[in-house]
Amino acid sequence: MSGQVTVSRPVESFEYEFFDGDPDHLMTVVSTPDQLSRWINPDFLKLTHRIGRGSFGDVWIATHHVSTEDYDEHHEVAVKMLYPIKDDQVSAFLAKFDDISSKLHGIQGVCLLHGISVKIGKICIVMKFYEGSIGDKMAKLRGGKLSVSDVLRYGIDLAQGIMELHSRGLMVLNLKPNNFLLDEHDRGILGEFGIPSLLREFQLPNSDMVHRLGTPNFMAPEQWQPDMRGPVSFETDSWGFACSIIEMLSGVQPWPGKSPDEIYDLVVTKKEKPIVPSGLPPPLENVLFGCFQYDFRHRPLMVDILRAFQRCESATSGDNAQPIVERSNLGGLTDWSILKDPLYVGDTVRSRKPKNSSKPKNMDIPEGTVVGLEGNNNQDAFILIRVHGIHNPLRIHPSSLERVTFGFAAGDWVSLISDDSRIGILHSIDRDGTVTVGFVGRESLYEGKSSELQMAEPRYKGQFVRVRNSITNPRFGWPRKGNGEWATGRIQEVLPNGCLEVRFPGRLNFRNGASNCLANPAEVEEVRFETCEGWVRKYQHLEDFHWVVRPLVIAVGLFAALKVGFFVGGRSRRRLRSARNNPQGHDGQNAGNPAWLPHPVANILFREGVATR
Ligand SMILES: Nc1ncnc2c1ncn2[C@@H]1O[C@H](COP(=O)(O)OP(=O)(O)OP(=O)(O)O)[C@@H](O)[C@H]1O
Repeated sequence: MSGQVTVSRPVESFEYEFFDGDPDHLMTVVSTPDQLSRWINPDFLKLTHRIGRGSFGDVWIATHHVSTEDYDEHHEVAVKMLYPIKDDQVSAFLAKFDDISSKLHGIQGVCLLHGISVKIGKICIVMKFYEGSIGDKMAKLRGGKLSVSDVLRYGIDLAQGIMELHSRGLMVLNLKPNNFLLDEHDRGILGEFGIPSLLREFQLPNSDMVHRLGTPNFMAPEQWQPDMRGPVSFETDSWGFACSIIEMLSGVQPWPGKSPDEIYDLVVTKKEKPIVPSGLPPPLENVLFGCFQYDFRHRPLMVDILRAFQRCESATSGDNAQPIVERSNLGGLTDWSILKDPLYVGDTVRSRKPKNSSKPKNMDIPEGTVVGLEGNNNQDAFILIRVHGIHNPLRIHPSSLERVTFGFAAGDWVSLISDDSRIGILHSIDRDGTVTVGFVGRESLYEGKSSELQMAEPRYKGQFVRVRNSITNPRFGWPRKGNGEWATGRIQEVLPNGCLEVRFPGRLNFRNGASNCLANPAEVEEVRFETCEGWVRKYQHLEDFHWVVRPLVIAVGLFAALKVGFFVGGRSRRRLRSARNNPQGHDGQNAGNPAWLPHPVANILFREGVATR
């Protein structure tokens, strides 16, 4: 294509504008662009017209003039022109991009990057110009949706591209049909390589712009506030991928017509999930449901998604075609977290801690060694465990076991030895002791060694907690009681970074009706009925169980007082009468000993398990 610009697809279908900006102008801050391996001189890049506008910038068609001693060529390219970042941060951005683009080198399923440039003060990512996107293709179809076989075929291409990115430590965080490009062989190519996280640490000059880590309709719960509800992980892309598949199958984006705030409320606060269309092949349906688990640790990885797509494709194509069954029975949904850490002979294992329990007691197997595997390390496999004191190995399903390495198992509560105010949850431990940990305040998983960690006090759903007295300014705020003491709340959810979602059932109204708040696990302590000192404290803790306790106690107290009043009044009148009749006589009876707790309160306690009958 020498010296010629060829437009390989009709551009009439796109909204476009001609580039009439400032003559190409290199920002002064880019002092040494030649140090960048992918720098493109802006003089050799001519923007022609805009074909797309998204959350992170515009996409332009452009020509790239490549000139050497031997040849002089003009290539048609696509340019992603990012929304401006602060001038003094451009150099840092370019360096970061250079690092990422070197990681992308040689990846097949991801769009080919030519380089980077800066025009009219905006960063331009220059890439191969493809045939268009899956989003464009859908827009031209009746109903805006693709056939299941096309979705499976493209899904396989894209999952492979995403896996390649993941294998190099990169997350996409912006998966959607508009970012799925099509090449000349109608293969799905990933048109995004992590721009949201690339931009994340740079400030936007316009404070009105919201720095989101993705596109709202496709964002996983942890993606909205990754330092509070995160971190983001490879499984964050599983959510976005499943949202894209749903749009490709149904022609409708998840959460249609909702504003970002409404989507946040649905996905993050109310924990709702996008609707999976019915009538899909069971492996596809199963894996899509798995992608919408609130806690990303229970979602499938891209490799699991790829396998499910491949199974469906081979079942629905060619001579072996099988009918797509009606809604499958998904009673036994796959626990994807088990597949992520297969066990091997020689591993030390113990019974898996019950979810949300602090107590490892009642363990069937406190410690054993894997001596054999039956099956192929999949969901149907069984593991043979040698346990000290038992002659024959035990045959156990891997879902009830967890691997213990250097004393740690995934899911343990840990803190850093160097800083025990950082309490988090262990996500993984390799056999060589390499660990990943989720900590509040970090947007990605902490990576380190098990020797840096120590066990921390676990927190679990249902536990009552209160901010420690030594903390004056809790990270996420916390309500106080009328007497100025910290209120006590109940843990409703433990997020993957250990952040606690706490409810205050003892308070009728907190912050205009919202009775939830987040808490840093390092800032709270447990409150238990047995350890509350004195009856006053014990009673105060009872009030934490339900806001109705206090009014009930008051009502029953008043009722009892009235009854006692009537009783005493009646007796006094009788005594007066009898005194009048018998001025020498005495009444030696007591007024009785009413139970100190009213019935409704006692019932609440029995229900909550605080008291026993
Ligand atoms: N490399 C490319 N080759 C051809 N067309 C492209 C290329 N990259 C993007 N496009 C076109 O631009 C459209 C919009 O892309 P863009 O990435 O700006 O939109 P978006 O995905 O909605 O936004 P964002 O990625 O910023 O959230 C795509 O649907 C596609 O038509």
